[in-house]
Amino acid sequence: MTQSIKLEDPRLFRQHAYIDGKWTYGDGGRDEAVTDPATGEVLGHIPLLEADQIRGAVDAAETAFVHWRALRADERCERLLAWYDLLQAHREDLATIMTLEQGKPLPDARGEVEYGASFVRWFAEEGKRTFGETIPSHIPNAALGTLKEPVGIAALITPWNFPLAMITRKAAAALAAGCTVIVKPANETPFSALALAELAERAGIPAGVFNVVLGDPPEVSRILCAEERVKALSFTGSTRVGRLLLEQCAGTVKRVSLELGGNAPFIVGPDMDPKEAAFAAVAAKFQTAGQDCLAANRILVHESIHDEFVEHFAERMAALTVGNGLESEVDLGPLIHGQAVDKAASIVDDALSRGATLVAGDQNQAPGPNFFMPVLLTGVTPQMQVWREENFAPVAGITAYADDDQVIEMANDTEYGLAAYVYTHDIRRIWKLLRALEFGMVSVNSVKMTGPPVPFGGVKQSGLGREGGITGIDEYLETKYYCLGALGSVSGS
Ligand SMILES: NC(=O)c1ccc[n+]([C@@H]2O[C@H](COP(=O)([O-])OP(=O)(O)OC[C@H]3O[C@@H](n4cnc5c(N)ncnc54)[C@H](O)[C@@H]3O)[C@@H](O)[C@H]2O)c1
Ligand SMILES: N[C@@H](CC=O)C(=O)O
Repeated sequence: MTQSIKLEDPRLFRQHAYIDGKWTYGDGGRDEAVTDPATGEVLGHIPLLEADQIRGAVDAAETAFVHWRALRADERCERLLAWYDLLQAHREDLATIMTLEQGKPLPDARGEVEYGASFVRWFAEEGKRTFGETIPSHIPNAALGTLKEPVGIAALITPWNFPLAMITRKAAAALAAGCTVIVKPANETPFSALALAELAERAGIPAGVFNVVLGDPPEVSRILCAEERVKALSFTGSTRVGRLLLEQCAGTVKRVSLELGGNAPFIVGPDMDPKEAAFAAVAAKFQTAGQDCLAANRILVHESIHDEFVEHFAERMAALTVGNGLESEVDLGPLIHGQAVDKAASIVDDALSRGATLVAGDQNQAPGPNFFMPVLLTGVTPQMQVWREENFAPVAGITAYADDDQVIEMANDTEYGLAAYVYTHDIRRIWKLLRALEFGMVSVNSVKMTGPPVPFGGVKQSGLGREGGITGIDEYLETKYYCLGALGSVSGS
């Protein structure tokens, strides 16, 4: 049965791809159902495009690039600000679409719309500051400098856990730089991307500048990666798929930006109030039901406060409500699909078989097949999957440590390097950990760390490049050096 979706503006719910300013069916007649993970009901269908249609999107982006790059930066800024205003005006509908397709609680979905829109405003302004340099010349009678130019068409491939913000953080930067984009959202959450396209059109972003393609993910990605005319690939998703796409881009030597998985340590120092730290750890672990690249995956607590910390953590965790994200008072929605539930269960089983203790988490209480009740494990060790893998589920694992050197070694014992949390008020310990932790982002005494002004990204196998901040736009810019020679006598050359 198809669930009826009630929106203030029903035109925001689109079930077609968006290419060259047109809503498009699949030429081969293939389509795919999109379901609400909370209820299993079908929300709608998306077309699976054929290879020629994906290439058609590249044609459209190529043609549109000529005019879009030629606009002045302030003209592109105005269109992006109009898009921002529309995202704000339709916040409630966008949040409803997101909760239906992704499952996150409505207040979190509203927060993501706000968060996603904030990147559009940020990059609208940053586009006006893509300054080149003047270079003191070593060549007689010459003037040297650099210009910043858009790289060209950018393919943006995004995940289902943040269906809107992961697109705007890329697209706004690319569009502000003067690039045109082809977005391939996750098939689980296409409707947020299509609503973004509808609003981009209303904002006066010309046909071909912002395209959304849908299809079989490996097929679509392979075409976009192999296309010589696509100059940049920006991918957010798992490290496994990121590696694959990096290889696929080698043939055309593309600019590649990767925002991949995380396995964040959450370190609690001996000086911390165990209750305060435990409450913060619960907030850092269970956002988006644990399906967050920043989720506190490995909670490392000084042995002197470990037991008290565990008690407070369990108490706070027990107060979390699991249910349909459309209902009020829900803290955790469903996982995205049945495989995610199976993976969570197998990670818990693996930990228990290797000696972890189950403190809380009874799956008999789950309100539906895609739901997973929060789990607390203690005695977690580096041999367990819950330590080694990004569990992407509401499964919290706690480990005790003895001193700073040991916790640094434990925290860095992962192929991932996205984000780390440190909770302590000891300034020497803070500085030592900050310098020693092999992560792209370290947040001290704060669960919240993201937002438009910050350079978001990881080291090691968590990615390449940074999004947001004053450098995020550089992922979509080339530096062109110029030498103006034979100028006659140039003062200062
Ligand atoms: N670092 C960050 O900023 C960040 C942000 C959000 C999510 N993530 C990561 O994303 C992952 C969860 O998202 P996911 O499950 O959607 O990731 P995923 O890698 O499975 O999918 C991401 C995108 O790639 C596509 N895809 C899937 N398989 C593919 C294949 N074989 N070939 C080509 N494309 C393919 C998907 O359709 C989707 O659009 C987690 O690892 C999470 O940490 C990272
Ligand atoms: N919370 C992250 C998304 C990771 O999954 C962000 O802010 O980008």
